[in-house]
Amino acid sequence: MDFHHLLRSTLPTFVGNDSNESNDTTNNILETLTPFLGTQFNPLLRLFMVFYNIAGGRLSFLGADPTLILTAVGLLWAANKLWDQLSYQIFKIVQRYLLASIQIDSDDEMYRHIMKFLAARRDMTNSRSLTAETWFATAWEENDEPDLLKTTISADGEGLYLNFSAQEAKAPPRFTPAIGMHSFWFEGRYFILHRKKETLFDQNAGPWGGSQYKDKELLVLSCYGRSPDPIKKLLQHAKLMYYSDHDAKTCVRRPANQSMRRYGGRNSWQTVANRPVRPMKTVVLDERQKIQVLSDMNEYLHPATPRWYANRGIPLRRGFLFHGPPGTGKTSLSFALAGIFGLDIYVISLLDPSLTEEDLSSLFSSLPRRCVVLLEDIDTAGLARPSDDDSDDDVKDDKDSSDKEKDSDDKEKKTEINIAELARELRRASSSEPSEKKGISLSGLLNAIDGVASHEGRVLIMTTNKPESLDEALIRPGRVDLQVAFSNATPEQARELFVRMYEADRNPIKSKKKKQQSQRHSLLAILLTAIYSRLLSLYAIRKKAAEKKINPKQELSNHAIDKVKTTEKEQDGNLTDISTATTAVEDSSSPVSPTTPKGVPDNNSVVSPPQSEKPVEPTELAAIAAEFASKIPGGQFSPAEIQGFLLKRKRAPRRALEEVDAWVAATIEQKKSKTKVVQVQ
Ligand SMILES: Nc1ncnc2c1ncn2[C@@H]1O[C@H](COP(=O)(O)OP(=O)(O)OP(=O)(O)O)[C@@H](O)[C@H]1O
Repeated sequence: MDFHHLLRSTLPTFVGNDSNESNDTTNNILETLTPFLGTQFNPLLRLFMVFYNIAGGRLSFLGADPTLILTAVGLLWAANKLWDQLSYQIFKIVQRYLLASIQIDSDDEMYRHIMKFLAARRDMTNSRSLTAETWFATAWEENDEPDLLKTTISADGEGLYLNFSAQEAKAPPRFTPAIGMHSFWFEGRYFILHRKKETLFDQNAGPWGGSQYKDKELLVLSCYGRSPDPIKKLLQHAKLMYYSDHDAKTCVRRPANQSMRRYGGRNSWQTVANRPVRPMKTVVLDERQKIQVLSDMNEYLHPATPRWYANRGIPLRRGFLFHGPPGTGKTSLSFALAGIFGLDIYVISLLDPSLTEEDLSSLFSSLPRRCVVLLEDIDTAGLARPSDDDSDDDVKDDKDSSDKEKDSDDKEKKTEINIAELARELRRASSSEPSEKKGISLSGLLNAIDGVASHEGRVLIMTTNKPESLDEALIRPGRVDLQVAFSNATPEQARELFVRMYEADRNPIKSKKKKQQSQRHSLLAILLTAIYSRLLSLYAIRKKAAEKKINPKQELSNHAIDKVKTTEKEQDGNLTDISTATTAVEDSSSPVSPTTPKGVPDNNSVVSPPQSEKPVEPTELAAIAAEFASKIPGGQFSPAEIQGFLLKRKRAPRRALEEVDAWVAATIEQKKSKTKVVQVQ
């Protein structure tokens, strides 16, 4: 269509300035253009006409032809559109022939690695097009929280309590590149990042299996050249960076939600926590048992083991059964083992109502090469074999009834059969209800853990409080290779728990870098504090001297004597001042001195629990622990119970010793009477 011709035929020429004529032509233009553009453009067209009339009047006054100008504007607009199209096509050609790219799906773990990498890059976070994400720190993330001191509040004028009310507000968001094109340099190379969103039509994504549209994000990373190696290197770097603070962490995963599980692979699992590694020494257990489990697992995880198993045709699987009363350390040992071997832990609850047998199989088959799978409280999962049991019962009952038939008359026979049938029905009714709720049968579980399609290389740990109630098939050799018995604490274990509770905290999860940083900070703090207190004291002395008009040098020596006296008092434990507090932070081996993150009020400035005691020296601690252990009757209390008692006196080892007799007596009494209400806590 000839745009210029169209404009000429529809727009008024501004030869004469007749407003009526102009209005008529405006309506004509609208009538002409509306069929082309649609009625929704009417308001825009009207606005355009107003401007056209004003500008046209002026331009014609200046001697310019407005239709020509409009034609030029139209051409510019068309050229711009054309350039957009052209540049996109050029980019596609460049991308095809000159760029190497790698695509990353938002469902993949790699996506999180690269996002963390990008969020940490200054050139990316300074970009003008960003996406802000709320970022939640987990309880385990070492957070300096420098503003915490400012948020403490005074309670009844008695002291300071920590206050976290503004914590959420202060948590900074995370900034990542927004949807669109971005570019950045990494190790001297230019990378192009295209973050895009796609909407997919998923036939089974709806809550009840119905179809649904689903948004999915894609990252396309490109670099110039025909080899994708630089991108692979970048991805490897991002992965290393992601896991760099995981060194001392155990990653806990559990099955993802049902809709994600359908995609299989790594999507089947979701990370729920990254917990600090539990040191093996914090699990109080018979030393021989510990070493047995450790060496067994070490042997199994050895790189030469798969070949050894394969040569002998043995499936590469290892199963452990941890059994014992509640709170005796079964879960704790599982975590410590995962931590020691640097493995992720995959926790499955068989009581999850959404978990089907197919899910379980696919979960097991999408496990990584080496990992720990934890099936907790396997006895409560109700893994009965309903059909087998029923048929067995049926046979037995039928046999009983047929025996009876022989010995009784017809009437009695009928009564016996009815009673047997009734009993059977009742039993079936009571046993079928819970099993209907659970989706996993024993055979389903056995199939998943060692069926033909089952994954090899994992370590399976099952825990139970009632090993006798487990089906023999579940714990037969090959499925359970090592059983570890846990029991209530012996006096020696109680002693270990006591020492662990009150010994100095060495904060093992603190990285070397952070340690050095905190050392630098405390040195600086000591220096600044010393200068500040020196200035303060000089100022005070001068002020005093000015008041009393005495020799400042004499006052200085008096002050020094005072300071020595004060220090002596502090050593008696009666006083604490800021300089001693700083030294205590530096000396991490000082007894019972919990390390305080930078900026967090230490225990001297916030309200301490009642009867907080002065620190115990290691020798005294050993003596108190031995006495404490002698008061704990062996095999009667679980480590969890003892830990609970000690936790309530976490800064008072001497008080724990004083009160242990009363607690033991009250708890034994409570257990005897089977009441849930505790008298002494
Ligand atoms: N042997 C132990 N050594 C150190 N701590 C223990 C031990 N047993 C229990 N605890 C402590 O008691 C708490 C509960 O322990 P854990 O969950 O490991 O017990 P469990 O045997 O798995 O219990 P359940 O059978 O109820 O699941 C934890 O806080 C743990 O630190």
